[in-house]
Amino acid sequence: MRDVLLGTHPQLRRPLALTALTCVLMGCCILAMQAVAAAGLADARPVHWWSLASGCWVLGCFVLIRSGLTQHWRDPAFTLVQIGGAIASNALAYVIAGQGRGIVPPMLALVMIFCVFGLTPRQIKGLLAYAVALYVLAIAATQRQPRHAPDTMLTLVYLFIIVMVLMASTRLTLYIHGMRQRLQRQKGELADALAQIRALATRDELTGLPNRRYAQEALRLKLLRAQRGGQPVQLAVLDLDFFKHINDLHGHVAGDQVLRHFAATVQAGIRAEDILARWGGEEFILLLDNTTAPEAAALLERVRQAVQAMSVTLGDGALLRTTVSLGAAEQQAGDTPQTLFERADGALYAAKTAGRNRLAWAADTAPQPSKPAYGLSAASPPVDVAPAPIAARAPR
Ligand SMILES: Nc1nc2c(ncn2[C@@H]2O[C@H](COP(=O)(O)OP(=O)(O)OP(=O)(O)O)[C@@H](O)[C@H]2O)c(=O)[nH]1
Repeated sequence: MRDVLLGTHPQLRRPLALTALTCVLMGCCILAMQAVAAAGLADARPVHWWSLASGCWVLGCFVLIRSGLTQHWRDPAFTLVQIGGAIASNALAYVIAGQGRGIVPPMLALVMIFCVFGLTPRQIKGLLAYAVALYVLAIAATQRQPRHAPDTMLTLVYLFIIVMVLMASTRLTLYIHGMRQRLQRQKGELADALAQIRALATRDELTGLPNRRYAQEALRLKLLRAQRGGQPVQLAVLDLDFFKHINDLHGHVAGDQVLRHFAATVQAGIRAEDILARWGGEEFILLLDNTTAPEAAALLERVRQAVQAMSVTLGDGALLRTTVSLGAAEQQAGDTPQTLFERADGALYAAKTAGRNRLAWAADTAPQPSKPAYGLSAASPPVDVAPAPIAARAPR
């Protein structure tokens, strides 16, 4: 029943719930007015017409929203119009309620509760002025009635109560509106803080790359996916050569600059779905899925060459060059993140001991004929132990 009334469109749920509640409250007001007429306190004929018009108004609003026609309006519940109509209906009830007028102020209080939902402070204040004007007109109309005209004292009491109801409900509505705004702002700030914490927990501050924690989780998930039928994962460990010398010769700031430059260079040479992460210090990992070992070998070789070609201009104008050694392994059946990493790390050790600035594959996964322990890539340069990174003056 609830689903039939409120519909299934999430955007309409709130306006429909609000209008359904207005229908219930208007139903209560209609019953109260009918009771007043039945007790002979008011003329029955205008009360019946008023009941019919008020009932049609709220049901019409409900049907309009439920039909989805208002779905793309700025306020699908057209709250201002609904409340404006309810206030007009209430002021009319005051005119026709005869001796039963005393029920009108509580009915008005019920209507005003809805100002809380979705109205801006300006709209709320405008509604207050509109309501006061309507009640002044209603009170003036009652004075002209031949029957049921209240005496002046009673009229003043009604006016006082109505103004009090309007003022109190406006004050309360503005207060709740302010509270909702504050809550909304705090919710936004909390979401921002959470996003920042999440970024801090998974990003390396220096290079902006995913950090080790993120990489470990990504590796675990990618291995799981591959075990469920995907292509095996290729994992490479990248380690800058003689990085300690850069720090020793040029200082940590220069070292940091090289790390950032290196990260950007490698990132620029890989696909968006590949994951380059900082594992720690000057060591990085590169996770490639949906890639065969020969494809990975070609990509890693391009990365090696890009790093070799890269130069970093230091603050004093000096040009700094460096190289990288890479160890790679392809996922094997039964591999865990630990075993796959160990094999890639073993291959990296082989690349380092073979002279650095080269790519080596773990022997069991080497994409081309490999050596017994670790297969050095055919594309690797001749063994040539590079000394400290070359630092040269930038040409002026
Ligand atoms: N500037 C800077 N240096 C770092 C950072 N993290 C680690 N290091 C330095 O990286 C250096 C790593 O040195 P080693 O492990 O000896 O490696 P290496 O000098 O690159 O030698 P090989 O790997 O054998 O070629 C150390 O001097 C660390 O202090 C960092 O965030 N910034």
